[in-house]
Amino acid sequence: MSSLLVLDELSATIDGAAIVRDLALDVAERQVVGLIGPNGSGKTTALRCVYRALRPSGGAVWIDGQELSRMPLRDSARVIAALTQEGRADLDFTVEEVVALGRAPHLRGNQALSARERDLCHQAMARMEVLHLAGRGVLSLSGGERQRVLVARALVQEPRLLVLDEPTNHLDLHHQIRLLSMLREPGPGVLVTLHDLNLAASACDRLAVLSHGTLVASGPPADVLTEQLLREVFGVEASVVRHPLTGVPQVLYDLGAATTTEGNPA
Ligand SMILES: Nc1ncnc2c1ncn2[C@@H]1O[C@H](COP(=O)(O)OP(=O)(O)OP(=O)(O)O)[C@@H](O)[C@H]1O
Repeated sequence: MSSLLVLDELSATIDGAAIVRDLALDVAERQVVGLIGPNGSGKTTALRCVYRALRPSGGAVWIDGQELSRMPLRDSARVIAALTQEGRADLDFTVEEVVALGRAPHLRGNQALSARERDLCHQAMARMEVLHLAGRGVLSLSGGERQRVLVARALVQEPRLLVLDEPTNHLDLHHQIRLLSMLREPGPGVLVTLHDLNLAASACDRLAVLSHGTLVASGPPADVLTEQLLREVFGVEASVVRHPLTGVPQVLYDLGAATTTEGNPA
């Protein structure tokens, strides 16, 4: 499989502090890669380097054989769509308008959407079950409704790579599962951060684990999600079992057995 995204020894520094160190990670065409790790381990920071909100302090990001920092922003926006945790727009656009904004990197000036593009927006809203909200102002939406609108906007961008930072935030169980099962369908490559390890194991072809800014494990979920890793990296005592239908690893937690990660070496 050819690599769509390559993080080549990527490092990121914020205010002099090394937040991500020498991260090496690939996402192949149509592959779903989950970036997991405890709070503050550097997941969002790594993703910000990919969607160009942060300039790496070392290493490089390659997309489709081109070094990202050498690409015009407009070109990379045609290839990479991101659902971020950054501050949300305060302008009260309608849902329909926000979704249509996803086409911006493909349009010139004030060019109107073509019939195909309008259809694309319609389909994305239907997929994310927000069609009934099309005329509503986004500021009036619930957190989960808004999240689904932003995913629809990312989809209409028709990216080669989807970067999703905690896409299940605010979503109820139905919409979490609907979104993640959609990622399993043939489509763009996906780099996604998730806190729910069971959903991550079900949705992702590969998992990469960050701890204190460093990659500590990567591979198929069955290789990565071990009881030892959960103990050492996440500070939880848990049992890992196979899902009876799909065979993917699933984590069973024991609430009485949380340990601490504070003393773990960086
Ligand atoms: N702008 C900033 N200024 C100072 N520190 C920052 C800044 N952005 C991130 N950090 C720090 O970098 C570390 C990594 O943050 P990051 O958001 O990448 O972690 P994360 O793995 O996504 O965490 P979470 O699971 O909590 O979302 C944290 O300790 C955070 O406090």
